[in-house]
Amino acid sequence: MVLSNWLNELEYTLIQGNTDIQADEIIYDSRKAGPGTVFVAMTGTRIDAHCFIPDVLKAGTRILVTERSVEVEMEACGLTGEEKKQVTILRVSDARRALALLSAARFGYPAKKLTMIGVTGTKGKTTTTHMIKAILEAAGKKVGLIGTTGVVIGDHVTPTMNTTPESYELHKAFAQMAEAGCTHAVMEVSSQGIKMHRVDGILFDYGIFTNISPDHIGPDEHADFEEYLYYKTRLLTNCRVGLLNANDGHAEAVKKTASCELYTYRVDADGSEEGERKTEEEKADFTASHIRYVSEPDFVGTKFRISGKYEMKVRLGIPGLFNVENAMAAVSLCSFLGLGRERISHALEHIRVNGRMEIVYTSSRCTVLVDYAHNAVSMESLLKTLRDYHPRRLVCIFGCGGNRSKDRRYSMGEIGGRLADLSILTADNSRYEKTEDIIADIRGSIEKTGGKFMEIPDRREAIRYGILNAQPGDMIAVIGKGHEDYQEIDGVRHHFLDREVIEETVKELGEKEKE
Ligand SMILES: CC(=O)N[C@H]1[C@@H](OP(=O)(O)OP(=O)(O)OC[C@H]2O[C@@H](n3ccc(=O)[nH]c3=O)[C@H](O)[C@@H]2O)O[C@H](CO)[C@@H](O)[C@@H]1O[C@H](C)C(=O)N[C@@H](C)C(=O)N[C@H](CCC(=O)O)C(=O)O
Ligand SMILES: Nc1ncnc2c1ncn2[C@@H]1O[C@H](COP(=O)(O)OP(=O)(O)OP(=O)(O)O)[C@@H](O)[C@H]1O
Repeated sequence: MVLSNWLNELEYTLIQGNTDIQADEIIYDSRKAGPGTVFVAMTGTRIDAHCFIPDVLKAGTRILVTERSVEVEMEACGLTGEEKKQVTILRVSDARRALALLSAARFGYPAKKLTMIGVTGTKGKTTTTHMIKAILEAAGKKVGLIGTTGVVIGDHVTPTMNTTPESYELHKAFAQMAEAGCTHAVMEVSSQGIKMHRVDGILFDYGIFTNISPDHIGPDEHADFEEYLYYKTRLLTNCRVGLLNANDGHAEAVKKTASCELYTYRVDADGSEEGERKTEEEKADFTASHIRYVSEPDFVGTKFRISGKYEMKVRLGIPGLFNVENAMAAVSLCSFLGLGRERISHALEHIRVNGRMEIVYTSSRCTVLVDYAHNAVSMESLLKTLRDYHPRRLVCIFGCGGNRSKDRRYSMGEIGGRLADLSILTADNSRYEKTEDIIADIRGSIEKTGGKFMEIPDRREAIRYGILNAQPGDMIAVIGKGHEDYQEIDGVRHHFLDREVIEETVKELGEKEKE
C-alpha cells in the first residue's frame, strides 16, 4: 500500500520525506518495528515512545508519525546522512488520534461496514452488550462483540488488554468481523477509551449511556468526577441515535450535552405507571413497570412490562433490579432494529452472561450464582437486589485482590457484614500478598458489624463448604471474579473458574444424595 492512501482523514505536517512510499503496517510498539512499518510515537502515561525512535530506525522502519521535533532522536539513530534523508516524518498534534485514523484507513474503514453499537456507563456495559448480542443472534444476525470479556466473533474469543482496546486492535477486530460476515458490532466504550482517542473516527449508529457514579478517578485515569463525566458523555455526541437511562442521577446533565437523536429509558421499581408520572422530566420513551422477582426451581429472574414507544412483556432470566435497567437499554435499542418481539423475549428469558449474575445452579435446595461485583458499591447493589428474592439465607463468598487499595477490603467487609446472613471470606487474586493477611483486613471491618462470617482461605474449599452446607432456600453468591478463569498468586495465573468449581460441587452433591 502507498502511505498517502492512509492519510485521507489525517491532519499532519510533512516534516521530511514523501508520502508516496510503500507502507505495509502500522505499529505503536517499537518492538514490532521493521521494514515497511509506520511507527506512531505516542506519549504514554509511563513512557514517551519518541525515545524508541532510534531503535525503530535501526530495525528498518522508515516512516514516523510524531508529536514533536525528533531531531535529537534522528541524531542518535546511527543511520548515514543519506539513509536519514529517506525517512518520512509526519508531525501530528495527537498521536493517539492519528493512530485511530490511520488504523481505520489501514483496515479499509471496517466500522463503516457494520452497524456500530457502543455502550458506556460505570456499570452494566458488559451485561448490556451481551444482552444486545443475544437478542440480535436470536433474530438471526451475526454479531461481533468487544469488551472486558474479550473480542468475540462467533465462537472465537480473543482476550483483550483493555475493555476498549487500542484503536489499531479495534479496527483489526472490525475487519475480522466484517470478513466473518458480521453485520453488527456491539462494544463497550470506556471513558478512558474515549479520553485516549481509541474510538476517534468511529461514528456509532447507536450509543447507550447506562449510568455514572464515581469510579476510575486516579493518577492514570480521570482527574476528577467532572472529567470522568465529560468523557462518558462524549459517546452521545458521537452517535446517530442515543439512549440514556433516565433513572441515573446525572441524566439531566448528560441530556444537555448530547447532540444525537436522544431517547430515554427508565425502570419504575415502585410499580407506578407511565401515565401517573407527574412531570415531563420524569417521563421516558421506554418504561419498565410491574416488576416481579421470580424464583422458581428452574428459573430465577424478573418479570416486567415495557410501555411507551415499545410495548412487550419480558421474562428476564438474570436476576436483580439493575439487570432490568440493562435489559431496558438492550430492548429499547433493539426496538429500533425492527426485530420480532418473540425473538427478543426468547433471548432475554434464556440469557446467560458469563460471570454477571450468572445462575450456575438452582433447585429447591439452593441457588448458586457468580457475579463480578468487586467493590463495595457493586456488592451492595447485588446483595440488596438478591434480598428481593427472599432467600432463606443470603450467603456471600468473597475475598479481595492483593496489592490493591485496602479501602476496598474494609468497605466490602462492612457490606458483607451488614447485608449477608453469612459471609465466607476467602481468596480472590492475592497477587504478591498472603491471602490470610487480606482476610485479616476484611475481618477487621466485618467484625464491627456483628455480621456472621467464617474464613476459608482456599477459594475452592470455600465454595464447596457453602454449597455442601446449604439449607433449603439459600441463595449463595460467589462474587469478585465473575468471568475470570484464573487466580493470580505470586505473579502466576493458575486456572480457576468459579463456575467450574460450583458445577463440580453440585455434581458431588448429587452423587452423595444417590448414596
Ligand atoms: C493508563 C492507560 O490507560 N494506559 C493505556 C495506554 O498505555 P500508555 O500508552 O500510557 O503506556 P506506556 O507504557 O506509557 O507506553 C507508551 C507507548 O510506548 C510504547 N512502547 C512501550 C515500550 C516499548 O518498549 N516500546 C514502545 O514503543 C507503547 O506501545 C505505547 O504506545 O495505552 C495502552 C494501549 O492502548 C493501554 O493498554 C493502557 O491501558 C492500561 C493497561 C490500563 O490499565 N488502562 C486502564 C486505566 C483502562 O484503559 N481502563 C479502561 C476502563 C475499564 C472500565 O471501564 O472498567 C479500559 O478501557 O480498559
Ligand atoms: N446497571 C447496573 N447498575 C449497577 N450495577 C450493575 C449494573 N449492571 C451490572 N452491575 C453490577 O456491576 C458488575 C459489573 O457489571 P458489568 O460487567 O455488566 O458492568 P461493566 O460496566 O462492564 O463493569 P466493569 O467496568 O466493572 O467491567 C456486575 O457484576 C453487577 O454486580
